[in-house]
Amino acid sequence: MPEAPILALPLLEVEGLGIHFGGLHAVRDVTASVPAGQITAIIGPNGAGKSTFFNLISGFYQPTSGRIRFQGEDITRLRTHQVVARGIARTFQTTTIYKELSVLDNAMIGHRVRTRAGLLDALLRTGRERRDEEESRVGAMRALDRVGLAAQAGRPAGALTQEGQKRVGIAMALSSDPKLLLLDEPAAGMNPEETVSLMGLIRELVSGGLTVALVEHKMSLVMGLADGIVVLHHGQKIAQGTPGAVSRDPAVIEAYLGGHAHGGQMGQPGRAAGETGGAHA
Ligand SMILES: Nc1ncnc2c1ncn2[C@@H]1O[C@H](COP(=O)(O)OP(=O)(O)OP(=O)(O)O)[C@@H](O)[C@H]1O
Repeated sequence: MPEAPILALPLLEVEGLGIHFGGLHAVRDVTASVPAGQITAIIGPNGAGKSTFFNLISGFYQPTSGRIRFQGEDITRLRTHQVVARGIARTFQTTTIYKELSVLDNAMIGHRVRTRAGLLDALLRTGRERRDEEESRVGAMRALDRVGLAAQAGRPAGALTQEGQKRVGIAMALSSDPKLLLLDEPAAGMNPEETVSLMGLIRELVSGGLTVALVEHKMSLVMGLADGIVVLHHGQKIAQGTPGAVSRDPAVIEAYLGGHAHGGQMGQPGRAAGETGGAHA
């Protein structure tokens, strides 16, 4: 049966995007899009270029070729804080929360990236700095509310469960009120129950109007959550489509089975999707 076409307009578009480190093309000539109001998963075997792709979109790396457009605007050469100000925020693969600080302080740090006061303002406690601090507090509380942590705002972040700490990381990104949230391996280190709960949170955020792109190895999460999937392999895009279409794509199956025939976290996309047809035989 043909797959339903993806009709949503692209929020983010990349065209011919690439970066090389010396002779290694970590991302090569990738043209792909992230539709507004949807969940797009970026998958691929280890070293496929997924994190590098996120680093390019979020301005951590400058591409050596290609273009990035966000809401129709060319953001290819913008620096990280300018990208955040346009409405793209990200979380990181490894937890980067400050465990000894309160949950609220962590979320406020996320917000400060967007506020205007510089270091000098902060040191001199100027009026602008005080206004910014208040603004950060309000933005941070709103973000904590969105991830269900408002009641825990005063607790040290390190006292929260693993999943709670993941939510703090997401609140840090949300506090800048992004339109596009990039989640780098959100389910890493989480048990199946926590993973299901996190999937519920991501769905809620998207029903509230957010667009999400995520890099994830756990196929149960990807197949159960994503509206669309982009598959990278050796830095190149080898497929983009619905979970069903991608899991049946011979190039995708080959990419996974080629280097991962003996299992591992990624496994076989089709099987993880619960498909029973003989497409992978
Ligand atoms: N700053 C860098 N300098 C040199 N090489 C890099 C740099 N960043 C990434 N690479 C290389 O680019 C390739 C892609 O790495 P990347 O981390 O993007 O892959 P990935 O798909 O996210 O992998 P994983 O699933 O293992 O996290 C790898 O070969 C990696 O070693």
